[in-house]
Amino acid sequence: MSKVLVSDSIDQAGIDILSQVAEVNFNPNVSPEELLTIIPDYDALMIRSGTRVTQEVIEAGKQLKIIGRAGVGVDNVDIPAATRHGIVVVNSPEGNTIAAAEHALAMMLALSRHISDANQSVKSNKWQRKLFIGTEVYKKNLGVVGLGKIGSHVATVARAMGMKLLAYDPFISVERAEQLGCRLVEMDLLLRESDYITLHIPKTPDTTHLINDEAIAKMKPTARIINCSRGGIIDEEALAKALKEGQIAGAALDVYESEPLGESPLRELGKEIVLTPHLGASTAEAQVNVAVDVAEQIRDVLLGLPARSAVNIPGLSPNVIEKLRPYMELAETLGNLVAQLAGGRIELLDVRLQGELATNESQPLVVAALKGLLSQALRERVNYVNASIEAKERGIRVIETRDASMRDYSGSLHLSATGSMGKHSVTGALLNDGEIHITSIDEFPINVPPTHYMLFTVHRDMPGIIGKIGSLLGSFNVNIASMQVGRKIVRGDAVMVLSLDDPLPEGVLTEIMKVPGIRDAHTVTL
Ligand SMILES: NC(=O)c1ccc[n+]([C@@H]2O[C@H](COP(=O)([O-])OP(=O)(O)OC[C@H]3O[C@@H](n4cnc5c(N)ncnc54)[C@H](O)[C@@H]3O)[C@@H](O)[C@H]2O)c1
Ligand SMILES: O=C(O)[C@H](O)COP(=O)(O)O
Repeated sequence: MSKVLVSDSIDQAGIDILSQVAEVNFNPNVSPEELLTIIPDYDALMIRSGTRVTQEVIEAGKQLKIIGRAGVGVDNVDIPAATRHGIVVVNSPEGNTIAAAEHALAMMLALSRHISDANQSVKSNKWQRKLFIGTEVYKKNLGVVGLGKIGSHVATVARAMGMKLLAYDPFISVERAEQLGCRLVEMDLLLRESDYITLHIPKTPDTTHLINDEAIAKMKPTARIINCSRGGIIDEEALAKALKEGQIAGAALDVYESEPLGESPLRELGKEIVLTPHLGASTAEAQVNVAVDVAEQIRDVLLGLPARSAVNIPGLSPNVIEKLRPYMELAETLGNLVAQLAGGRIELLDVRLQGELATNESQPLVVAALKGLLSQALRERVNYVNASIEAKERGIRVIETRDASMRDYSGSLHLSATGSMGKHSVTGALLNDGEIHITSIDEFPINVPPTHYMLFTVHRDMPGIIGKIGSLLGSFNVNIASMQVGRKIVRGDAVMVLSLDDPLPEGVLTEIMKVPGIRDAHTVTL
């Protein structure tokens, strides 16, 4: 039975799902040192933002197949290391969207009306009404930085509260911003015109310290900033100084450069700052959502099924998976076949997606073809996660072309591999019953389903040659299950494809090559 380690606090609903297929160990207090010693025993690791999954952890996790992040941000996971080791990383991109958006809105209102300090004051037996005069958000400019899932919900609610919206997001269209009632502007303008600024972006090299001394200098003295996205997007030292000196009016932070927040000048500030301990996703509803979403994906991957929100396998959204699932096996089989026909070291793989496969959504088929191609060398070490990286590291160039006009079958895949021993190509399609068929070899038309043991020859199309091969195999006690010949012209060159019930004994291929008229022969095991 598989073993799953849950190293952060996760809702029971997730644990229940995992327990259906695995032994689950719930250890939310595991130290980094202990994690390193116990991880070799586990097939899956389920985390939130509290566990740092470093390269060291990944290297120690010899059995790890999947890391599931019950939440959005995966910046606590070394994704490149996981990818190199073929470990799929999944998250829950939408499970806590509403929770995080509502927290940002709550922080904006709490900051405007000094809720936190006023509460403290009443609880310490005071009644200080004048001290806590607030400001309204109605008709104020809200600058939303990052108009993704959370930013969009914040914008929708803020608009309903009568705020005027500006947004900065270089990756969304003017139309999308307009739909949300936002004026899409440059960051500089957003900084200068906003009364409130709310950050909803990932932490990347581009966004680290996006809010620094220089950015703060552009803000209104009455401006307030809210960060419920990621620590490190605001330079905390610059912010603390700006608040202390009254350069801006306030800040509300849920996330920090280093968590838990240690010694910090932010703690010394008064009612101009509101601090929460990374609570954006901490609602009962969001915790059930993310736990169930991620546990289901871990369960599926442990059962050999694809995950719907893998962050290190490109393009595998749930509907794409459903559509491509039968073609993934086709691509993998053809990759494996062409690698065996080409033999030797492969330098170039040309993948042509034809007919209805000629769309951008079919990109995972290229990865599947590479997985098949590399399975000859790497066996089970290669998977959908690391196939592209492994190919790159081996210097295999991949060319991807699309040809929607090719309509022999509704969708077909043509692979051609060039390597140290020449060039070979195969085409395959799914026939109506969903069965994989090889539809050409080295551009010769054929129509055969792949089988475990196969023999491919190229020969002169002349009388007697097929019989000779049949007798030769018979003399070695190899039973032929089916045979097909493909040719372009009569008495030109032809390919012969034989499905065999038995593997070819050693030395038979050399004998086949001696048959007059045979130009080339390959055995293939699929
Ligand atoms: N505080 C919490 O507990 C909590 C909870 C959930 C999510 N988050 C964080 O909130 C952030 C937003 O999450 P989301 O689900 O909305 O993500 P999302 O991917 O839906 O949206 C992010 C948006 O940021 C934009 N963006 C990327 N780089 C940008 C840049 N340099 N400048 C401006 N915009 C840029 C993208 O185009 C995208 O529209 C993430 O950092 C996530 O980790 C925090
Ligand atoms: O990225 C996220 O989903 C949030 O930061 C939530 O983090 P948490 O799961 O540790 O609360």
